[in-house]
Amino acid sequence: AAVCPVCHQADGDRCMVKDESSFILFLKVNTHCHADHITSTGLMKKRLAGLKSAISKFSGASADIHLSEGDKITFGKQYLTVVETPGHTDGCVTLVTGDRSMAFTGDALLIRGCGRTDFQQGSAKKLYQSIHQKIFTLPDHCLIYPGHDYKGQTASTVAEERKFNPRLTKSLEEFVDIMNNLNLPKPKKIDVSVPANLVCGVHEV
Ligand SMILES: N[C@@H](CCC(=O)N[C@@H](CSS)C(=O)NCC(=O)O)C(=O)O
Repeated sequence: AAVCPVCHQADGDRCMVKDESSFILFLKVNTHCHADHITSTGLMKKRLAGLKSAISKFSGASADIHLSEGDKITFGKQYLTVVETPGHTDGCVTLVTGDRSMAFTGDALLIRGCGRTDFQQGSAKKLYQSIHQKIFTLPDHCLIYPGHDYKGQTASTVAEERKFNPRLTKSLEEFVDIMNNLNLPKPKKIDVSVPANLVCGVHEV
C-alpha cells in the first residue's frame, strides 16, 4: 500500500491516496456550492500548483474530488469526517474533526441561526433533521465554526446552540414556519454556472 508522505499512514483510503504518484498536498474543501463559498477555488487552483478541490457529490458542482458521507480527509495526524447535512442546499456537508471537538458547519448551522432554505434546493425540513440528527448529536463541548458570522460571534458549541438557538430549539413545524417567513432579500451574485473546463471555478450569472 502507498504511504502518505504527510501523515505516514499506509491506509490509502483515509488519505485519499489512490496510487503512489497522486498524494494530495493541498485541498480546498467546499462545504457547499454557493458562489460566496466556492468562487475562490478556481483562482486558488491557478495560483497554487497541485491544489485539488473537493465538494459533496450531491452539490452538482464539478471538482477534483466528490465527497460522500463518512469520507475522511486526512492532514498530518488529524482528519476531518464528512457528514452530509442537506437543507440549505442538497450538497451541504459539515466537517467534523476526528476527535469530534470541532465541527465546520458551513451554512447549515450558524451561531444562533441557520442557513436560509428559500432557494437552490433549500428545504427547511431537511435542514432541521440534518442539524438535529447530525450536528446536535455531537458532544456538548464540540466547537461550532460556521460559514458566516453576522453578529460578531465566530464560534459556539453544540450545547450552546442546542439550548439557545432561537430557530432550532423549536419543533419541526415551528421551524418550517419560521424559515418560510424569513423574507430575506436574495443575496446578489449568488447564482453560479460552472463551465465544463473550469473545475470548481465559478462564473457569476
Ligand atoms: N442580509 C444578510 C443575509 C445574507 C444571507 O442571505 N445569508 C445566507 C447565507 S449566504 S446564501 C443565509 O443563509 N442567511 C441566513 C439568515 O438567517 O440570515 C446579508 O446580506 O448579510
